[in-house]
Amino acid sequence: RQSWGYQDHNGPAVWHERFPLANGYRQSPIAIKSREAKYDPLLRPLSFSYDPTSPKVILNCGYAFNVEFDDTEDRSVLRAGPLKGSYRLRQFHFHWGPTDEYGSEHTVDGQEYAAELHLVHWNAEKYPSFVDAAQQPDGLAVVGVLVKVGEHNSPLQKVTDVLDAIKTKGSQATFTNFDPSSLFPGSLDYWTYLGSLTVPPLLESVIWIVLRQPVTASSEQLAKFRSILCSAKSEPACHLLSNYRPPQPLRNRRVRASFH
Ligand SMILES: COc1cccc(N2C=Cc3cc(S(N)(=O)=O)sc3S2(=O)=O)c1
Ligand SMILES: [Zn+2]
Repeated sequence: RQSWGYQDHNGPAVWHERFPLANGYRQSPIAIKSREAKYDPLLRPLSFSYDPTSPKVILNCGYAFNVEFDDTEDRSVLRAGPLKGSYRLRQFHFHWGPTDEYGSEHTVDGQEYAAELHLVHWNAEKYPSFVDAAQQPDGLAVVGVLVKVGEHNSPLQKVTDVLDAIKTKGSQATFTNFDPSSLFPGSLDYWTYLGSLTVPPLLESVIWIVLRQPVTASSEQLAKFRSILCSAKSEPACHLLSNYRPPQPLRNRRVRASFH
């Protein structure tokens, strides 16, 4: 069976054919309109504690590359912000486009960014497994960091340097001794809203936390993302030039801001 992807025949415009949640009421990403976000004084600052030895592998899953963490205990967790309890870091990955002009999933006041980092956490306090949490309205918390083209990003180089080792879909390499908070911007101001996975099965189980301040990456680093293949070793090569889902209808949702 042809699985989903980001090309015309299997991309976001046709995901609804096999994943009906695509037309759901709390889909992600969204176009954030900063003037319509309401400051909420009850929102607390984000509190994260990431163990740099908890990342284990980096793998090419054909639609992105994921740095996967040991989430069998509370080693890397996110707390506070809009969250109740602590959420365990499971993986991080990026979305990007065919040029430096666009490729982020969330947009801000109509501005598209070159890429977007997602750190996926799950509510291990409340749910027995990730897959269970992924089925619950408060099961997942994803921190989104917007990436604009500009200065070289030296923590990111640790990730881009290993992409040649995971060129083809299904390949993986050891990846550890890395603190993902090194990829955060200086300010942890954020917008938050209730949404979904932005990839099939598009489950509506994500509390989204999108940081207001983008980080930069150089054009060469962004080009490195586009060098990985969505094809397996045995298949004709196809470069993963784009893997972002465009913004989805806000419907009956409010975006809250942690800042004035
Ligand atoms: C059963 O839930 C499933 C099933 C299959 C895959 C995944 N995942 C892989 C990708 C992925 C992408 C996410 S994004 N772009 O919304 O941040 S979240 C996420 S995942 O949950 O780690 C989860
Ligand atoms: Zn993502």
